[in-house]
Amino acid sequence: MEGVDHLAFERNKAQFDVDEMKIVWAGSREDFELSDRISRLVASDPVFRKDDRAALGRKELFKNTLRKAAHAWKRVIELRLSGEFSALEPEAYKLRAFVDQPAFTDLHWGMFVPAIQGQGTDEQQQKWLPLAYRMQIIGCYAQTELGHGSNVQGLETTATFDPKTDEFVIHSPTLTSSKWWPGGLGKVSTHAVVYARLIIDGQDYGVHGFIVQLRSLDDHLPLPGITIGDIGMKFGNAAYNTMDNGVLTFDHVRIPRNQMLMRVSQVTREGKYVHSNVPRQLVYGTMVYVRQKIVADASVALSRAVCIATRYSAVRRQFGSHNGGLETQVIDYKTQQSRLFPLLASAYAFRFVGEWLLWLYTDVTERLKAKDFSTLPEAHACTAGLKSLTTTATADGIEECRKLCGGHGYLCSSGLPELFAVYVPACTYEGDNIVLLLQVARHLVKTVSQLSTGNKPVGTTAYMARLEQLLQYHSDVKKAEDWLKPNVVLEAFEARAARMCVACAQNLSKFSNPEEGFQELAADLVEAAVAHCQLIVVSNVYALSLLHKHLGDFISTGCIDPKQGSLANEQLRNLYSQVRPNAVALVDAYNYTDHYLGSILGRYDGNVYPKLYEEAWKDPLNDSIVPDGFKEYIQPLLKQQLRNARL
Ligand SMILES: CC(C)(COP(=O)(O)OP(=O)(O)OC[C@H]1O[C@@H](n2cnc3c(N)ncnc32)[C@H](O)[C@@H]1OP(=O)(O)O)[C@@H](O)C(=O)NCCC(=O)NCCSC(=O)/C=C/CCCCCCCCCCCCC(=O)O
Ligand SMILES: Cc1cc2nc3c(=O)[nH]c(=O)nc-3n(C[C@H](O)[C@H](O)[C@H](O)COP(=O)(O)OP(=O)(O)OC[C@H]3O[C@@H](n4cnc5c(N)ncnc54)[C@H](O)[C@@H]3O)c2cc1C
Repeated sequence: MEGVDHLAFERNKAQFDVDEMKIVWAGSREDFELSDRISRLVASDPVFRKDDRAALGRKELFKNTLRKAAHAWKRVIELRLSGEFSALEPEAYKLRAFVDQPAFTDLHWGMFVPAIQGQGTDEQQQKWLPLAYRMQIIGCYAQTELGHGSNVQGLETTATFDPKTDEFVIHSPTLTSSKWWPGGLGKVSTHAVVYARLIIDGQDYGVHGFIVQLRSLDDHLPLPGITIGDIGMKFGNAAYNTMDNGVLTFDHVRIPRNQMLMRVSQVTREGKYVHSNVPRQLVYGTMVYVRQKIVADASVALSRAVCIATRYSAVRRQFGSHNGGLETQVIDYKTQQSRLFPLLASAYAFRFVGEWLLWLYTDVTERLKAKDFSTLPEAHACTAGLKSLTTTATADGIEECRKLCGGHGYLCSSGLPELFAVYVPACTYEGDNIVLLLQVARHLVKTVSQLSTGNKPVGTTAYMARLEQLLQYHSDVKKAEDWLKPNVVLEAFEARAARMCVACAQNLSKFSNPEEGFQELAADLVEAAVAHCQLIVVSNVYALSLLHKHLGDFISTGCIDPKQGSLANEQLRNLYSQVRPNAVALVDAYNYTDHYLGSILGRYDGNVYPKLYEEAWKDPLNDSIVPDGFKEYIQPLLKQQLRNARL
């Protein structure tokens, strides 16, 4: 019934202050109030309706996205939201709060602006950022090509310096050098940061970033030498098809020398290449920035799915009725809890590790300003590893939440299919997850190899300093509740990660060619990298569910024995019982509006069945009782079969 809270009985079970937890989840009271204000404004603004997307064709869907993005920008200005977030918070993520679907603004604010901020000189920032901030130009991040994405050093686009005209000539020498995938490129962006091989006097200096105008600011037509378009439909119906991922080729396009991003390296008027004594990897800085944002994003995406699945699991009843009484809520089944509650814990764990990663990123950014590069390897390993870990867990978690909702989870009106289709490319973009884990493995193996040189490991690898102790470690857990002690859990995870890493390093040492060994042992190295990244994220409930899931590692590395493993599982069940009365309150703390969730199963009021039934009739297929095509194709067949039967 309208207006009745069918989940009130669940909310009354909460054993904590939900309003306080809302502040914890948002990060601060100010952030809570601002996000609460925006989400309610968006929910009440008809321009931001989301329930029609499934029925729109690609062109209508895209046009609607442009309309939303423009309206969102106008609202950000009208509400004077600019600058209200922390200084580090570019406009992107305010707009994301309004538009809530992939759009060109993600790349303008999320990559084009950060690339200029991170790799542009002060003069270049003074020239280009005001244009970008006022959206007088719209930018994208054009790095990936048809032939290369993971291997950035394999990019083929060239930027050849012409000393006669003081210009770079940007060119696509091969089909595989076509820029391919950049979001916002296909139909909207006027400019791009283009990554190309810097060529001076025949010498190749590797990949650098260049600001290139793509389209006229008058008629939006591609400039001479530019061929540009959309790469076509992607996975899912609406999903990421609201984004114009594009293809771009250059036919000897000239740009002024001062449009090479020159904070890291410079080219003088005479054509001399100057590489200031900074790591060349700073050219990758934008990717590091977005990877840390993606970890925060993972907690948002996973919490949306968990919110839907938790509320629906409390509403859904199946079996268990005695003497005509109510059937059992599926959230009371231990199997449902063992699948759902670790995801609920993961959403919180990723939220908090995302805050820590933002601190790490901010710290390394400040250090770079002081030419202190000491924590750059740690920042790279942590952003790469946590981006990989959290996006894989979130993509798998959204799919698990769909399954936790049974058949109704497969309906678009559940919100889960769309959420999955929009989210899954996160395992690929900003770095394929396996490629990134191999980067972490390189960092770990290097750390182990340097232990003998007296190089004290710091940061997230500091536990490696206690290697001897960890290699002798065996858990002294005697009873289930011992697993509730944080240090007991932490030591088990440290020992597992250390032993898996040392085992890889020892096996690598058997190869005369280290690179050959690395390739041969890549699968083991990835597992060691995952163990290290999980150690970073570990928190009680999240940790024990991980320990149970990866019990084989813990037993095979000798950290714990089967009995201790079963005690951990027993403690896990006890924790599920403690979470159970608080489950609905824990997802209420995300403070998502029904509009933002876009899910009938996840409605705040739990009024699922009447709304599911009501929604079904809105489908265009129900516009007519007899569907188009029936009389044309099926009825003649039926009649013929009936005639045959009478003969
Ligand atoms: C790293 C590679 C794989 C290899 O690079 P290479 O140059 O070949 O180097 P190596 O030989 O491997 O290593 C040499 C040394 O360099 C070190 N290194 C490598 N990378 C880095 C780095 N980034 N920083 C520092 N150091 C680095 C390495 O460790 C070695 O050191 P050593 O010699 O051993 O000491 C590289 O090729 C690579 O990175 N490949 C991946 C390519 C990639 O990631 N492409 C991405 C393209 S852009 C893209 O995909 C965009 C997608 C759109 C995403 C849209 C997102 C929207 C926003 C989402 C979030 C919004 C949420 C908002 C939430 C909120 O409200 O806040
Ligand atoms: C939705 C979406 C949006 C995107 N937006 C942008 C954008 O805005 N700008 C941009 O520049 N790019 C963008 N990209 C491109 C994206 O960055 C690349 O697709 C990504 O970096 C993966 O590279 P790839 O496609 O070359 O994969 P590949 O590297 O070809 O991966 C294919 C397989 O090879 C494996 N593999 C590759 N190398 C190794 C190795 N050394 N060892 C072991 N296995 C390996 C991978 O694990 C994977 O299984 C986007 C992509 C998507 C899907």
